[in-house]
Amino acid sequence: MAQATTGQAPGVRVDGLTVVYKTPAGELPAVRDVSLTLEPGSITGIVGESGSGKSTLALSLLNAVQPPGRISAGSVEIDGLGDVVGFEGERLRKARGAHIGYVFQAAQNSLNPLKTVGKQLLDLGRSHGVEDRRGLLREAQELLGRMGLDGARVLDSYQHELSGGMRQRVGIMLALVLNAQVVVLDEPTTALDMITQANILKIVREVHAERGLTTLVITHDIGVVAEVADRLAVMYGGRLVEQGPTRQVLGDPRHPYTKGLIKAIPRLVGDIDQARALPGRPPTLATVPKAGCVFRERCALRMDICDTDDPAAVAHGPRIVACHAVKVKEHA
Ligand SMILES: Nc1ncnc2c1ncn2[C@@H]1O[C@H](COP(=O)(O)OP(=O)(O)OP(=O)(O)O)[C@@H](O)[C@H]1O
Repeated sequence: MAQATTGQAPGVRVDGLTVVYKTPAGELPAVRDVSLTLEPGSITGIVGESGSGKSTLALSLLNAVQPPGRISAGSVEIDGLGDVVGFEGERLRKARGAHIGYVFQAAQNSLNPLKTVGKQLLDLGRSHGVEDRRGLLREAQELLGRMGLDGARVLDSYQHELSGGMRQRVGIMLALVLNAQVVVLDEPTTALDMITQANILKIVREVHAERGLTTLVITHDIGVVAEVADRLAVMYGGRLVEQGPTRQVLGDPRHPYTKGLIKAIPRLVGDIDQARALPGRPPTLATVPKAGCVFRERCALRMDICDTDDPAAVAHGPRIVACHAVKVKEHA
């Protein structure tokens, strides 16, 4: 597992974060009262089914939630920068890129099809007031080379001339080239074949360690976080239901949702016949319960209190679990 090589990386503290989207039924929370610490120099993974609020949480780290969404409560403190929730205009634009790099979903085309990668790099540099264009190109080439690509060729290429895995590496380069020390990767390997996926994860680990970054990886694929993350946070219906060191969470899951997610993966249990899909479907903004536990509809351990009271996130050593049933068991 990756370890930071420098003590320089900033930590990030998300506290009581709530993000709402305006819908015909009013403003509904996609992320509700989420608290999460990204330790300096660590890789944290956030895992959860589609619609659980992962991307919304990731965008909040850059204060980049777009209307009809907005951050309605909470803070995102980044060491050396402050609470980015209060940032706007030029200050916010500068923070993005220079402090926090964001790598878009591998499935998404975040590159401009009409400009070469090099031209886009120079645009990025210009928008951040970088005067040393040669230095910027050199740094980009070095990063691309580091990731096994011919830097000069890639900078001369258009998006359509690059494979999915190459584009994803270009995305990582663009997120890091301005020396961002906090990096958010949203589904970095979705839509890539298995070999390319493994390659990208190796690169993420190596670049993270070499540059002493603080990294957040968002994914619906537990296999991805098992590969790279030091800490793991499990998200469901806009809530973080379990957090802890990756090995502990995967080896001894406490929350019934985490247990269900792990059982549903053939790769991790080894025998494909033993994989059991979690019954039911995750909630949408409109169907997520307004009171009580968000997971109760699919939970085998459901009790009366789950219908009325939202379980608090309780720390059990390095683990944090939000479940009434786990609380009962711990205190039995
Ligand atoms: N612009 C928007 N307007 C209204 N609702 C939205 C908007 N963007 C996201 N949502 C809703 O917010 C919830 C969380 O979405 P989000 O994309 O953060 O989840 P996710 O876990 O990242 O899902 P995925 O893995 O599919 O990207 C979902 O119910 C989604 O439908």
